[in-house]
Amino acid sequence: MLLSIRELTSGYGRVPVLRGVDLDVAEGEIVALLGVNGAGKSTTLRAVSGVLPTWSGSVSFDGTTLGGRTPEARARLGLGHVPEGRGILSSLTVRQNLRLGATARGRGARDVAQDEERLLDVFDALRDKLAAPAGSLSGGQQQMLAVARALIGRPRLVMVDEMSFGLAPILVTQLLGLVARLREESGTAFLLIEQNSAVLDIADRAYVLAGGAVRTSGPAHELADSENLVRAYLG
Ligand SMILES: Nc1ncnc2c1ncn2[C@@H]1O[C@H](COP(=O)(O)OP(=O)(O)OP(=O)(O)O)[C@@H](O)[C@H]1O
Repeated sequence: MLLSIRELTSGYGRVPVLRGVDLDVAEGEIVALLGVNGAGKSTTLRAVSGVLPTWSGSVSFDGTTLGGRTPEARARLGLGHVPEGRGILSSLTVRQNLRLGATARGRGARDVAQDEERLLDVFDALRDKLAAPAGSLSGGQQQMLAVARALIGRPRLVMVDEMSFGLAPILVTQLLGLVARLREESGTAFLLIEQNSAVLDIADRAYVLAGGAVRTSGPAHELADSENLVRAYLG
């Protein structure tokens, strides 16, 4: 298993949020993590990326236990994270933003140029905008930039926090298509946090989180067919 989360508890200060989360992502798999506002989805990603500490339980990545490692060390192991709000620096250019992803992973200039070319083939809306300030991009383009940046350095797993947030349905469909294509072409695994059930169209499996624990999980198409579930746990 690429990512294994077992009985994970974590929270903010002394306030517990995660109350024993169990979740797996296999090599090359697209996994959706669903749940309403406040369910603990972002907190799960923060605990996996190392922004929040593991209180108890374990997180392992490709057999390596992550507890106690810094976010930078986790990124070097091949774990990418697109945080809530995208983390785009609006006064820097699109290219500078892309290259920030490389610095985090200690990639050489030549590898970075290759990665960049490969990603611009997929996110071709960004190609003409490389010299433009990232703040001038549309919401959909900024989201593409955030995802592309996390993919520089060829991480094995990228976790994306609410990729569809604030985007028109047609853009959501387009972005999900690009993620599916990236997985196809490069074998990158994705853990996608969503409140939007459209993610089930491209996910292999899905988990539903509520109150800081997994309530149900299964093949994405089975969850998509369960109308009650979608109504109860999604916006
Ligand atoms: N920085 C923080 N400090 C303190 N409490 C927080 C912080 N961030 C989130 N929480 C609390 O943790 C709980 C879970 O929040 P989390 O952001 O993980 O939920 P979520 O499922 O990602 O939903 P959302 O879509 O609102 O981000 C909520 O009760 C929230 O108030």
